[in-house]
Amino acid sequence: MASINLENVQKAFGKVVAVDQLNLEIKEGEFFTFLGPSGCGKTTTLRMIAGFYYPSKGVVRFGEKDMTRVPPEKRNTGMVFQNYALFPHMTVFENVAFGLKVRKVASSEIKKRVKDVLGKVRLEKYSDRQVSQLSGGQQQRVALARALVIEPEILLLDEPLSNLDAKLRDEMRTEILRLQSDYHITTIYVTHDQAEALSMSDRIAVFNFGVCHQVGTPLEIYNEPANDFVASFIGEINFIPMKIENTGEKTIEISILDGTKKLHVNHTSFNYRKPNDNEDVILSIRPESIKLSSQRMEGMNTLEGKIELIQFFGSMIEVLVNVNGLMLRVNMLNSNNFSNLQNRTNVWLNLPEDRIRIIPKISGEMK
Ligand SMILES: Nc1ncnc2c1ncn2[C@@H]1O[C@H](COP(=O)(O)OP(=O)(O)OP(=O)(O)O)[C@@H](O)[C@H]1O
Repeated sequence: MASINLENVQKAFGKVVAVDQLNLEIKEGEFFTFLGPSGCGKTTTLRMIAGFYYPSKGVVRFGEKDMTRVPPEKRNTGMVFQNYALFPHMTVFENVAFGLKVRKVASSEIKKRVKDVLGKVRLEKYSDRQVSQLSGGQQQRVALARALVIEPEILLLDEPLSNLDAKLRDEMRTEILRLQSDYHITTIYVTHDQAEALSMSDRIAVFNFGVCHQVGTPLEIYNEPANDFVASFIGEINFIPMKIENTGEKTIEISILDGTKKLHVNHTSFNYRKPNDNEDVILSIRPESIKLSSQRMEGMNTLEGKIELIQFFGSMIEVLVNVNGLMLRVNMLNSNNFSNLQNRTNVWLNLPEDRIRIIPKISGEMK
């Protein structure tokens, strides 16, 4: 097992800077996820850790060891690729044994280790089957077994579930977490699927355009996003353009809707960071944090609006409310009494001040 440290890492392909000024510390035994949209630099970063690319600038360390220019076969990392990259004409046993043969491990030892790892991924019975005769999920297990059998210090998984259907993805998610906790191996998982990242990871790094915007636990990233890109990429969110009016010792007054409405927030709404002068900031609140009532509500942070749309999703109901032209999305659990809600009726919304986050606005375009 090893920790991984990236210091000021940059990777350029000609004029394209795929990854820039990246500083990351991945702890021993951690399940760490690189999350971001297509082309944001996740795979490039993973490949620099595997040794398939060398950084243009910066240092990669495993523990204290400088690995920046060490070739892949000397890194002791196991990698699972998006397309599995198995040898289709070989059997399951031969695929899994391949890395051990290359490392000149004795054949009795190979037999034992392959048998053990096939047991772990629940494929013992398929040892002699040709890989091309297996289902997608089974092939994924072979790819995992092949990465694990060499007993790597670090496991690298590049969108390993993207070729599987939704049900199998769920199953394999659990399987990967089970294996990771059995082996207690430092793992980096690349995905563009925020649900996968939130449900599996100890910590997540969120990337966009080659830049890492935030590193944190799933809860931190969801509840205290660093900016509007992170907030909108992970989960659903309402953005409200705003202006700071008065900053008091405990309460900050904010105006919205061209100054016609005032809201109050406290200092923790700023993720413990005061915005710089002239910094463009925006108010954000998750749809499940807004309280909705068909009865008139008075008091602080209460807004009156009209229902535009109600959508039923089984366990949850999503209500779109028009507040003087500002569309706010509210999510309610099915267990709440919503049967009296109807399109084009008036409702009252409460935005609890401790659920409001004021964050830097870095994207030109909002979701
Ligand atoms: N070998 C290469 N040569 C030139 N440009 C590259 C190369 N590899 C990646 N890039 C560019 O670097 C940027 C980051 O690519 P990368 O594959 O790391 O993104 P990603 O986040 O993994 O995307 P995806 O989820 O689509 O795999 C992209 O603009 C891509 O076009």
